[in-house]
Amino acid sequence: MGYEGHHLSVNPIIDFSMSSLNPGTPEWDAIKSQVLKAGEDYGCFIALLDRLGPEVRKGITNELKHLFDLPTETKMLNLHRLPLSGYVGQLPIVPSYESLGIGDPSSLENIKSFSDMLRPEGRPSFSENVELFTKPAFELESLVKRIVLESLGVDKYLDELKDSTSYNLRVMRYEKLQNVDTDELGLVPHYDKNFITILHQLQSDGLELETKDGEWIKIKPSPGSFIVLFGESFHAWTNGRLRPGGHRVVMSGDQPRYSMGLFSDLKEDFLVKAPDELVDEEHPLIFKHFKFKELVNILVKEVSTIEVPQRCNLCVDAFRNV
Ligand SMILES: O=C(O)CCC(=O)C(=O)O
Ligand SMILES: [Fe+2]
Repeated sequence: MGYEGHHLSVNPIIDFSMSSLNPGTPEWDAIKSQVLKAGEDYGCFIALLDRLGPEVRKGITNELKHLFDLPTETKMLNLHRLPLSGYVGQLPIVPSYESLGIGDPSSLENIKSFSDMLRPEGRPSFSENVELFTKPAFELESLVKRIVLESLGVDKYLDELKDSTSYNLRVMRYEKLQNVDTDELGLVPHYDKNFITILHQLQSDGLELETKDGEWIKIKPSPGSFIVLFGESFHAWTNGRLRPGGHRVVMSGDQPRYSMGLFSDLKEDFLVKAPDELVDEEHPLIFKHFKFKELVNILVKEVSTIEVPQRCNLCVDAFRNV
């Protein structure tokens, strides 16, 4: 099976590497309009940040190899209060995909206790390496959220959103099931259900972003690039101003693929609802309010009943204000 992906010249790449990115400066304003445009057109973009050198990426990859090589029964100890947020594996809809989740990774203690639970003998290099990703990812997530809210003129909700966020760090491994020469769908086309995901692909490529016209753009891994995806909850909260970023993973070659992502999800009691400022005659309310968990439950139903790899639906459609 072939999966056509193109390298378009209009790739949404935004340079965040300049040292003086301060609100009110011309650089800040330029980034603001690029982020909003990418959000409206793609629901995602690639952020260039000179933060992860080749040695760091090698170190992180080794840690992920060690982790995923643990027996499945051990990995299954990784539980989370929400479904699909702890260990995920052996799902017929994504048979080559496996992932683990670390709740609230802003605390180094949480990363350590995740690691110690799976490896009671201890593995200090795990949290040291993982933090090299989470630090810049947290900074970027907070910057992007601020930029989006400022651009839409609703930055007064920034603190409320910050307080309502629950972070989950996910690490992923994909192992091809078929032969070396065939491209294989590692993760079916989908939208993330949350607000913002900050992804990083380690050695192998495979991530593809969907354009408005339904074309796929292949994203090459690079030391300094983080992929920023807007999820269905953010799409609804912005009353449709931001698209949800469609994406998938296509694997080629015979090596396992490793990636990781910081997912900014929503706390249990938070009602996702567009602020009044974003609703008017020209922009009627698209979605009724819902809780993040309700979207996750719709997804769970879908992934546990579908027996073959196929596209996931836009779960937030269930809350359309018709
Ligand atoms: O592995 C990747 O690059 C993408 C992962 C992803 O899309 C997800 O976990 O939702
Ligand atoms: Fe995703």
